[in-house]
Amino acid sequence: MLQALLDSKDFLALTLANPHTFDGTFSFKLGDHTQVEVWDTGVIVFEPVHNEGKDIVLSCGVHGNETAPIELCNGLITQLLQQKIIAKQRTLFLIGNPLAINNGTRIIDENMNRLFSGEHSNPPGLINPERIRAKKLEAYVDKFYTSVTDGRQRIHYDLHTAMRASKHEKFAIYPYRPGRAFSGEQIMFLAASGVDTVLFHHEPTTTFSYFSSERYGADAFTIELGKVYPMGQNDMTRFIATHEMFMRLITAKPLELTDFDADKVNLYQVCRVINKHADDFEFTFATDVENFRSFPKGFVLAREGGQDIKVEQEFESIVFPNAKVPIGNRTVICLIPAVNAHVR
Ligand SMILES: O=C(O)CCC(=O)N[C@@H](CCC(=O)O)C(=O)O
Ligand SMILES: [Zn+2]
Repeated sequence: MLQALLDSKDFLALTLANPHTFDGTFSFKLGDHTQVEVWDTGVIVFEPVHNEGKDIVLSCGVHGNETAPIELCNGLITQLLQQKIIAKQRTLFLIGNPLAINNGTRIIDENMNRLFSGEHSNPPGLINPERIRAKKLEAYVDKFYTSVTDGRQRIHYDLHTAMRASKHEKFAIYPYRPGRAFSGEQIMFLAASGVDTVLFHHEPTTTFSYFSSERYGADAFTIELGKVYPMGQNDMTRFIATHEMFMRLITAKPLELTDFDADKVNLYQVCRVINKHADDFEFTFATDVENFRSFPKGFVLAREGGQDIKVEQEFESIVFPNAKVPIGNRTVICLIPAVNAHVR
């Protein structure tokens, strides 16, 4: 019955019509080339009969109001279902938070992108829609990566859009990966996809991309594809390069990447993350200040509990400032240029 609904080839519509879960799983074949498995609402796997050795996860809608990546992924899913393109790599699509997408909001109860690496069960017994879903998403990623032999390349692009405009419209967060060099090839893939700016994170986090990177050794990134707009109001022409490169990746077409060149991208190092400790936390700058705005040493960025929080480095650029987060959460990421990043 659910499978019949997919006759329209619109997996997002099927997902949003069943936002909690599907009653069972189903699978079917596309021609003689691809097995399709639907593991849950928003969870679809394309399993080529012959694949080229990459296991690719594309996730979107972990934040329900970040719609451009959802439209982008659904477009790719539809093209695959219509056999307009044929997967040559194993590919798992995850539509993260269908309840929040239906609600048109970032979250229902809690920020899902702070609930990975087991944080969904901390403290035990605290249950909400995001905790339930984050735990399931972890299990689907685990099943996808571990159901095949080792030695394959694991990739996870967790796609988002940002609340504010950014000096660099599209950028990626490279999760902390001690002991593993950053991949120049991945950075050039991102650049070819229109994502010309990368932030190297400096510590473990509880984000989805860190989970796949740390637990499965995946080349994983949180990717910000621009500013957030309501469903249907995205200018999809801004994603032509991203769509093209994701399509080439999935279909194993030549990526035609140039060698890593630090001059072709903007590389930043996270120097610190400022967390919220009190309800009176406030930024000194206007709400429309864009991501990557740089402030000089000594500038008072924020105030909290009667204390000034000042810029410590010569200059620091700010990303994702948000004073309205729960106590204990990140209010802003501060960046300096990355000069000595170990890229290979
Ligand atoms: O625009 C904003 O303030 C937030 C956009 C967003 O959702 N960003 C991700 C980044 C995750 C990471 O640091 O890897 C998030 O906050 O979850
Ligand atoms: Zn997001």
